[in-house]
Amino acid sequence: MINLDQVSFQYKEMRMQFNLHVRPQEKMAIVGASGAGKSTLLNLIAGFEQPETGEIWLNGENHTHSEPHLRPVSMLFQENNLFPHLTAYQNIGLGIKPNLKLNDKEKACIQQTASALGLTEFLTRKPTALSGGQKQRVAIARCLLRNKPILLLDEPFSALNPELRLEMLDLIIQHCNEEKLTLLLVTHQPSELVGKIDRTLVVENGHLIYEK
Ligand SMILES: Nc1ncnc2c1ncn2[C@@H]1O[C@H](COP(=O)(O)OP(=O)(O)OP(=O)(O)O)[C@@H](O)[C@H]1O
Repeated sequence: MINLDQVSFQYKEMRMQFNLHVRPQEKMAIVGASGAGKSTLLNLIAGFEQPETGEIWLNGENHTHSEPHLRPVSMLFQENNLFPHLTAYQNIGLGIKPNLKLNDKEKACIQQTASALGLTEFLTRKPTALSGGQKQRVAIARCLLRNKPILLLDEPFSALNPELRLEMLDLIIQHCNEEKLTLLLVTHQPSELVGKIDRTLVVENGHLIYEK
């Protein structure tokens, strides 16, 4: 499902090289020290960074040079996930249709996902009137509704309290199972994922080490 073959990338003196093979529907945690290259790895897969050499294959197609919106990928960034001039409802709706011309079924889908994420009462608010955790859940909702086969989540729970983190994690895992998605999730708290994911990848100084 995800194949990175000798993908290299350089930020100043830091040289990164990634070889990665992820099977369809696999759920993987990505861990590593700050600055190790975790976000860069996700950005390369999503197309927000371009590799210097190597190939990126997603869902059986060569996406090494394709635009982010053409890739079978939905990505949650560490920050700046929401459009400030749009309400929570509209921000979520963008996951379904960028022009927000939503039909009744799609509107019901937004309500249902918002309810599962505890966001129903916040849907009319703009991001400035939401807490960090609420904003993060709006961004998660939009990602889930995009319904792309590969889900990339960069520290999706950093603004949430421990109880909510576990609730959101279970919801995401359930969603991935139901929709048969492949998941890469960057976390600084891998202990939370024990028993819920298939494998853990360690990123160390721009390279991948498979933990198990
Ligand atoms: N736009 C950029 N310009 C220059 N250097 C960058 C840029 N983005 C990242 N880097 C550098 O690349 C390296 C890897 O960064 P990256 O964000 O991938 O790390 P990370 O493992 O996700 O870290 P964290 O856990 O702190 O989010 C770091 O040394 C960082 O300083």
